[in-house]
Amino acid sequence: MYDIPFLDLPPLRRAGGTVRLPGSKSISNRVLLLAALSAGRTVVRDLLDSDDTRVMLEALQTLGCGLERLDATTVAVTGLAGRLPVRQAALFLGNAGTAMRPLTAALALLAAREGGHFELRGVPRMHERPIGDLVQALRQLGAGVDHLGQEGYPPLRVRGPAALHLEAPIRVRGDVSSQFLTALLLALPLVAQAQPVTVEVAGELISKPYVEMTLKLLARFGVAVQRDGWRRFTIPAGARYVTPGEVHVEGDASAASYFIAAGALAATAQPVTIEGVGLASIQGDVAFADAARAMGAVVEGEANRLHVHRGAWPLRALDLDCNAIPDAAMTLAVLALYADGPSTLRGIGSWRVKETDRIAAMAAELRRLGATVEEGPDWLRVHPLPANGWRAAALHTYDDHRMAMCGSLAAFNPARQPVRILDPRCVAKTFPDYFETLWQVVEADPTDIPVICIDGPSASGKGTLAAALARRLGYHVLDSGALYRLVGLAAARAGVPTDAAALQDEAVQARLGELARTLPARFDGGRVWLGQEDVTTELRSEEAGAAASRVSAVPAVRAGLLALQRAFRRLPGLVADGRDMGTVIFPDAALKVFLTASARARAERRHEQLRARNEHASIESLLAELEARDARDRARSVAPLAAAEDALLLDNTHQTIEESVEAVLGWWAQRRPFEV
Ligand SMILES: O=C(O)C1=C[C@@H](OP(=O)(O)O)[C@@H](O)[C@H](O)C1
Ligand SMILES: C=C(OP(=O)(O)O)C(=O)O
Repeated sequence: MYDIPFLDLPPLRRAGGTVRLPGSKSISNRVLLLAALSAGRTVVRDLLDSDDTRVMLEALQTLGCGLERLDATTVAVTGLAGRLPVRQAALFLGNAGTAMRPLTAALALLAAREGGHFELRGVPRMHERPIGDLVQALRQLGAGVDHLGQEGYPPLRVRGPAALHLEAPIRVRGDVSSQFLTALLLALPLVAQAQPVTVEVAGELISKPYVEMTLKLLARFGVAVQRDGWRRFTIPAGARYVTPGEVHVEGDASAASYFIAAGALAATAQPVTIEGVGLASIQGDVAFADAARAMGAVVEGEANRLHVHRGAWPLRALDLDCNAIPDAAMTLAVLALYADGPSTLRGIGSWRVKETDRIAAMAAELRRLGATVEEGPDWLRVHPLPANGWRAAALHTYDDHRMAMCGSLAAFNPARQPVRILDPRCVAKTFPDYFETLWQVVEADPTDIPVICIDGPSASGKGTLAAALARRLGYHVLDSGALYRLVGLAAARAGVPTDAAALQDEAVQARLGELARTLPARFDGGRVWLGQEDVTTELRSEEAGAAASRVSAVPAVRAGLLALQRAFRRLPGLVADGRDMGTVIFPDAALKVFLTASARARAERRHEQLRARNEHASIESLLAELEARDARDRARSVAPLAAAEDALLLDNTHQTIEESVEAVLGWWAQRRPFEV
């Protein structure tokens, strides 16, 4: 997950390959609640691990449910069997509609029967998302529900005991959110014992497939709801939740829309294959595939998998009622930028009360990209962007995961403009690793992938600066010094001598070159691997440093490492530290920094580092060594240490690391095309 202020996407050229989707948010939270209300143990597999499911799990735990995490995506839930072991709790439900609405209904009915006092809150935006229609319905039943803030919105208090009136049909409005009806359908089986309970929907029900999903999952837990179209739903008398024992959560169909879109935009050689969701899905958002087909994409489906190719190009404009696919419809708004005429999305009034006002937000951000957009109370019309109309935009995301994921699709623009996604962490609501997953199936031209080079002498703090910059920008990091150390180590392992005399021998040079070319180097979460061996600690030794310095003077070694180093230039970008990053390895880098500090300052830092490791050397001897090393590095015939002509000089003798990072980020900002 990218927990950084912004993430820049280089222009993307191609899509292809296979993605496996995280579990469906809507299924995950329904199944967790159903398992919690049932008796016995339910093992939930392929559960989504995200902010929305985390708040649900925390709430269930607070309520006394037994939860056992078997692995990252498997949780065993021991249900409450319709009881309330905890009678008082304050629950924080983030911005998860699928937690706030169903838990309100379930707790209101349980508290009415058993007594209790519960408060349900969320993030500020959750307190602007309507829940009044559900509260009205629960009050009709006789349940105690109070608004703690603004009437009609969370936070709420539910309290009991209270006498429930279950005889008359309960009316609930269905035209603001289908989650109110879903919440009642999930909660009412708890109290439909002596008599059936009927819910009647007032107003046109929106987002119908989500109610269909609710009914299917209720059936999996033993409750067969009788229905009369979309108007009347009856929970039979004596309803009782029975766990199926084990449930597999499908991949998220709304999340699939971004990858279907990527395929529609740029899968020309091989398809984008999406695993985990397909024709057998119970999620309405798989119908996004039909909308993508209507725009020209080639989508082939199997039960649990989709394959997507680019078909018609440009895409065909669309005029569609999106009421049944409210979440995936946002993806169509971005695809419309690539169409052959204006596209109109209708029936999307519910967008206004979701994570943000999505009609206003989408219109504003597509305009930022250069597009002409018209909007109405429940519709949006997007005009396509000509190739020369695209602007490099920093897209605001409004703490809305879908704004961020949709925004990423603008990176396929034919103008080859990069796209900045502000606050990319918001994807954590439903898809924490969205961007990492995107990199698996998209490609940029290597020259479009930005590189920042940090070159400089020993102990200037290059590694620390490079790592800090990479963290801030979400970029990869290339510690080229470690590669030379690894070659030294690989030589020692292979019995190839690296003393001064041996290095004169052409056969030794050739063997070292070969070792470098085929070096099995791997960097992973701060650890360095040589093949199967974690050599992180060994690499830091003075001995490894000395060997690195010797082998790095061998031209065949430098040539051997060239391709390996360039292969680090991967999406979304790279910070490379070394001595010849800007001069030899990445001459086209977008920013080159030559980092120096006085020899004395560097000797003092090295002294400090050694002391921290309980190793000792005098400052004077370290100073002499550093000066000798500098002279050797500057004088060597291959890739001598020198600042690239277009490098910016940064002397950090009197700077803290934070000051150096800010200085480089300042330069970087000046070189980026985004309008701020
Ligand atoms: O029941 C559900 O799981 C959902 C229903 C839909 O909401 P509305 O019914 O408010 O449109 C959808 O947008 C939301 O992401 C999930
Ligand atoms: C509307 C959404 O979420 P919620 O479940 O919070 O309503 C969404 O995921 O797009």
